[in-house]
Amino acid sequence: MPGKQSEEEPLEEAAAEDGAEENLVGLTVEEMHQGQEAALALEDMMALSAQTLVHAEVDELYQEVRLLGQGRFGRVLLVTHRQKGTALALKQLPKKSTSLRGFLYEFCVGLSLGAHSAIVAAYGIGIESANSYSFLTEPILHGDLIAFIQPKVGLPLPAVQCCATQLASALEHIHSHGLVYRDLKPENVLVYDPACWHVKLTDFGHTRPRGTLLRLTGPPIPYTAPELCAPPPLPEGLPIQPALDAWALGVLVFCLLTGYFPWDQPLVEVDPFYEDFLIWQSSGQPQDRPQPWFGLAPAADTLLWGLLDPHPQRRSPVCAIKGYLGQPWKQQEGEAEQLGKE
Ligand SMILES: Nc1ncnc2c1ncn2[C@@H]1O[C@H](COP(=O)(O)OP(=O)(O)OP(=O)(O)O)[C@@H](O)[C@H]1O
Repeated sequence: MPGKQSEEEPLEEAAAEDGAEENLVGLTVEEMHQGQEAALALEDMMALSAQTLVHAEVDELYQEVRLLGQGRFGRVLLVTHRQKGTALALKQLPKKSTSLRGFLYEFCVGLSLGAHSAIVAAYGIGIESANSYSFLTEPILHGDLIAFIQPKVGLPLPAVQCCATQLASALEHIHSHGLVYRDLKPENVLVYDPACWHVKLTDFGHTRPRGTLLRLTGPPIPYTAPELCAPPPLPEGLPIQPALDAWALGVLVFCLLTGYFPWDQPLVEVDPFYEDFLIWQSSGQPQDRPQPWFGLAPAADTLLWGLLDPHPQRRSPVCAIKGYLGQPWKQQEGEAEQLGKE
């Protein structure tokens, strides 16, 4: 979705109010500067991109081939360049629901990330038409990951480990640019090949500089980290951290492994599945293992407990995935039943 600036507060206000040198509501001075530098770099890129927008109707330049996907805010078309014939994905955002600033923000975040094998490549072409804004990226023709996750089954283990590795690497890359992705879910993971060996992250409309103050504006979903569901530490909101993405990665890996969500919302006294998970995490007893977690191997338990730690400061970073590759993440046939009887 395109950037919505109105819900967000600049970080300097939080720093001034708090007055602390070392730790600004969970954010170190260094982390705060990293976020501020990312925000300034994006502002510069947006100002330059605004001057180089192509003013044309899309069909003057590109031939529409078919619809690739439809989001809440825009649609993505497979197009070919009218002169060269090159196939491209064109994301089109209607002006009635997207401001120029929101469009430039999403366009420039994609561009600022540069080349990464697990991030959809952005081409530096932005188009302003009478009723829409558009930008171009590489097309990925096997759709998004949601269609590949078999309900109650998930994905084959080698594919889960491939997807997890690539997504962790993409998120690490985004974090190294001082940004937090904030929208990890299967619909934003595009699949390059039918076996799901190669995936790419797309849709940077929710990506924000580290430390941006944010409040939850709608009901939480399974991927929403619990610190965002709690009352914010500052009136303007929570300073966002890469730990939000680590939580979402943990939930996504669980979905890929099992074909279930671990819970609907990470809210105690509202969601019994989340409550059961917390009980199991604090007791560590096999008899407390919640039903959706049957079938996972010890390596997956440890990995997911780390990524799904309710305390953001204790939560494992996304790169923790690397320490668990090549190990079994699911029990073999029969082992799962045994574990349930323990
Ligand atoms: N480069 C691409 N190649 C192929 N398909 C794509 C590409 N980019 C997006 N899509 C498809 O289009 C869908 C919508 O795209 P996108 O998520 O960018 O839109 P959105 O309006 O921002 O969505 P959301 O409702 O999640 O905010 C994706 O789920 C995907 O299926």
